[in-house]
Formats: sequence, C-alpha cells, structure tokens
Amino acid sequence: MQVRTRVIVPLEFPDGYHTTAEVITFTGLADGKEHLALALGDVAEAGVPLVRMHSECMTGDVFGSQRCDCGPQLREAVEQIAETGGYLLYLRQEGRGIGLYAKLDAYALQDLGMDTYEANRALGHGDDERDYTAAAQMLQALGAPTVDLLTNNPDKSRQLRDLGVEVRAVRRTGVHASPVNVRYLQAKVTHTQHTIDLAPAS
Ligand SMILES: Nc1nc2c(ncn2[C@@H]2O[C@H](COP(=O)(O)OP(=O)(O)OP(=O)(O)O)[C@@H](O)[C@H]2O)c(=O)[nH]1
Ligand SMILES: [Zn+2]
Repeated sequence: MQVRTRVIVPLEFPDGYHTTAEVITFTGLADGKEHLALALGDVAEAGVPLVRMHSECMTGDVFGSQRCDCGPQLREAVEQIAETGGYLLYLRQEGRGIGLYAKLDAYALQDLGMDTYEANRALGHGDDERDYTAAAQMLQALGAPTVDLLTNNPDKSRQLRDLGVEVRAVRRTGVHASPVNVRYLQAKVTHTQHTIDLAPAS
C-alpha cells in the first residue's frame, strides 16, 4: 500500500476554530475502504506524531447527535493534533464496524433497555468488530512506525502494537458526557475498560 494523493484543505468548525489539514488518500489498504488521514500541525517537528484513530460516526460527526460523544471528540482531536503535529486517521468503521443501518437498529434496541453491547449481540454482531489493520498500513505508508496515541480505548493500542506499530505513549482523549450519552459511556467503562472518569450512572 502507498499514499495516493495529498491535498491541502482549510478546515473551519462551527465554533470558529480553524486550521489547515493535508488530506491523504491511499491505495492497496487491506479492507479496500476509503479511509483518510489528515496530517495536522508540524508533523516533522513533532518527531513522534500524535495519532487518533477515529471511527466514523455519521450521526455524531456530521449531525451532532448527542447519543455519543464522537463529534466533540473529533473536534478536540483535530485541535490537539494540530498543536502537537500528527495524524487523524478517519476510519470507515461506522457503528464499531457493523455499519450505519445496524447501528441505528442497535439504537432502537437500546431505547428498549439494552446497553450498547447487548444490542450488538441481539443483532448477531460482536461487541466491537473493528480491525485496525488498515490503520497500521496507513501509518506505515506515512512513514510513522512509532506514534503517540490519543484514545481512551485500550483495544486500540493493543491491536496497533500487535500489528507492529510502536505506541510510545497513550494520551487520554476528552470525555463529553451529557444526560443523553452517560449510559453509553458507562457501558464502555464497565465492559471494555475505557479510561473514562465518570460519576456512577444514576
Ligand atoms: N454499534 C454501535 N456503535 C456505536 C454506538 N454508539 C457509537 N457507536 C460507534 O462507535 C464508534 C466510536 O468510535 P471511537 O470514537 O473510536 O470511540 P472508542 O472506541 O470509544 O475509542 P476512543 O474514543 O478512542 O476512546 C463509532 O464508529 C460510532 O459510530 C452504539 O450504540 N452501537
Ligand atoms: Zn458517535
């Protein structure tokens, strides 16, 4: 696999924050999907780049859904990476890998009382079907064998290390809790040991 195109894109968020990204596409990624890398800040100056592997969430990233905290996490990651220098990998893994329609089916089951993992299983899916092989390939194509990773999800660093990427440090990403998403965040803490500080769910 290799880099296919690099193109400069000015970014401006609804709160007025703006920066410039180099948007990078690839050929030959393992799963054939159109994953993107955004190079932000001064990557060369950073030495070891700060990297976030952000899984696509159309409802949160695009429409501002309050059911999760993906939108604010994405906005925060762009700013942190731009300050440090690094890459945001925007991975086409909607719904933890089960797809958009299945995620919305899972939301409907959560509205009947299931938690986010029970709902996946009721639909015949695994708890988390994401595989980070393509992300490791993107880092290799970018010439980044060692990274600092921005995440609260221990599975991301575990998988990346197993794929041969050196994760020098893990930096925690922000938690954007609200009354609407707190049960979802609590399930991540209980079930997948996310490093999120939350008051006990009421
Ligand atoms: N199946 C399913 N997917 C969900 C649900 N809520 C959010 N998602 C998806 O979960 C993914 C969230 O990804 P990330 O932002 O990488 O979150 P994370 O795995 O908690 O890891 P960090 O944010 O790095 O700590 C996105 O693909 C969302 O679409 C849900 O209730 N069910
Ligand atoms: Zn989301």
